[in-house]
Amino acid sequence: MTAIEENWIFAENDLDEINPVTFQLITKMNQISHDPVVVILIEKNAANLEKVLSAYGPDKIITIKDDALATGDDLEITDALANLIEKKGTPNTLIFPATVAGRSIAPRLQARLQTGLTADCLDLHFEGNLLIQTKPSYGDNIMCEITIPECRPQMVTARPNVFSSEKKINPNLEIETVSNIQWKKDDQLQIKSRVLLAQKAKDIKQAKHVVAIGRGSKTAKDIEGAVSLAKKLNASLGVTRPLTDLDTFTIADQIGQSGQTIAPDLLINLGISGAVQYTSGISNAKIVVSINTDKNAQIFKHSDYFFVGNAQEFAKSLEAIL
Ligand SMILES: Cc1cc2nc3c(=O)[nH]c(=O)nc-3n(C[C@H](O)[C@H](O)[C@H](O)COP(=O)(O)OP(=O)(O)OC[C@H]3O[C@@H](n4cnc5c(N)ncnc54)[C@H](O)[C@@H]3O)c2cc1C
Repeated sequence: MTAIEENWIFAENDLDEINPVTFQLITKMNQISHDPVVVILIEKNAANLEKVLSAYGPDKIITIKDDALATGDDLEITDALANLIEKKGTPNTLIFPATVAGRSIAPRLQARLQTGLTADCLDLHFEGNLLIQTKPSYGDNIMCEITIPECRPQMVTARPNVFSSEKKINPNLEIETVSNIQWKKDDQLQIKSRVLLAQKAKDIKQAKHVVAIGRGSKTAKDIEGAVSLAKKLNASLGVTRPLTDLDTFTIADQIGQSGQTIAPDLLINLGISGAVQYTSGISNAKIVVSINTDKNAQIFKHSDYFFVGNAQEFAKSLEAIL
C-alpha cells in the first residue's frame, strides 16, 4: 500500500455531534505534527459537521457521507476505514480517542492493517516522523515511551481531556468528500435505536470546579459534607477508585487512570493519598488543594496548597466561610 505523509485523526461522531475529544486531538496534532493533519469524518448525507471541525484548524477533512455507515456499528466502521486506507494510502499515524467507540474500532483496524497500536496514551510527540507515545505501564507505576518504527500507520488511542483544545483558523483547509467507500454489513448485529448515555447534571470531565473524595472521606456523613461543599462551590463531585465500590458512585464519577481525566480550574482533594493512578487524571487541573491527615501524603506533591488535618472538618469550615 502507498505510504502517505499525513497524520490522521478519527473524528468521533456521537449521534450527529462531534465528541469534544476530537477537538483536543486536532489541537495536539497541530502542535506536534510537521505533516498535514487530516481528520476522517463519517457522517450522514444531510449533516455538515465539517464546519464544527474546521474551527480547530486541521489541514484537511476527509468526509465519508453515508447514512447507513454514520449509524453503523464498530465492525462496519472498521471495514470502511480499512477500505479508505486502501484507496487513499497508508497515513503515517492514525489517532483515535480512547472512548468506548475508539477503544473498540482501533484494535480491530490495527489487526486488519497488521500494524502497532498503543492504547490510552497520555502524551505524544514526534522525532522525525516517528511518533513517541507516552503511556503508563507496569501496573501504571511508571510512564513509558512506545514507538512503532517498522509498521504504518502508527496507531494510538489517546485519552479525553489529556490535551486542551484551541480554536484555530487554517486558511488552507481542504475538505474532500469521498464517495464509493465500500463496507461489509455486519449481519450479526442489528441496531434498533441509539441514544446518548444519560449524563449527570454535572459531568466531572467538563466541570470548572471539582470536589474529590477518597477513602479518607467515605462515610455517609463525610460524603454528605462533601456534597454540601460542592454545592456551595458550584462544583462536581469526583471520587477515587475505592469509592466506586459504594452504590452511590460509578466509573463516570471516578477520576484517574481507569476513570476520567479532569481539567478544572479548582480541584479540592479530601482524604486522597495521591496514588499515580489517581494523579494521572488530575495533571491538567489548574489549582489543586489537598487535605490529608498524613503529612507525607503523596497528593501534596501534586498540590498548590495543602492542609494537614481532618478533611471533614476542613470541608465544614470552608463551607461556613463561603
Ligand atoms: C490498574 C489500576 C488502575 C487504577 N485506576 C485508578 C483510578 O483511575 N483512580 C483511582 O483513584 N485509583 C485507581 N487505582 C487505585 C489506586 O492505586 C489507589 O488504590 C487509589 O487511588 C487510592 O484511593 P484513595 O486515595 O481514596 O485511598 P487510600 O490510598 O487508602 O488513601 C486514603 C487517604 O486518606 C487519608 N485520610 C484518612 N482519614 C482522613 C481524614 N479523616 N482526613 C483527611 N485525610 C484522611 C489517609 O492518610 C490516606 O492518605 C488503580 C489501580 C490499578 C492497579
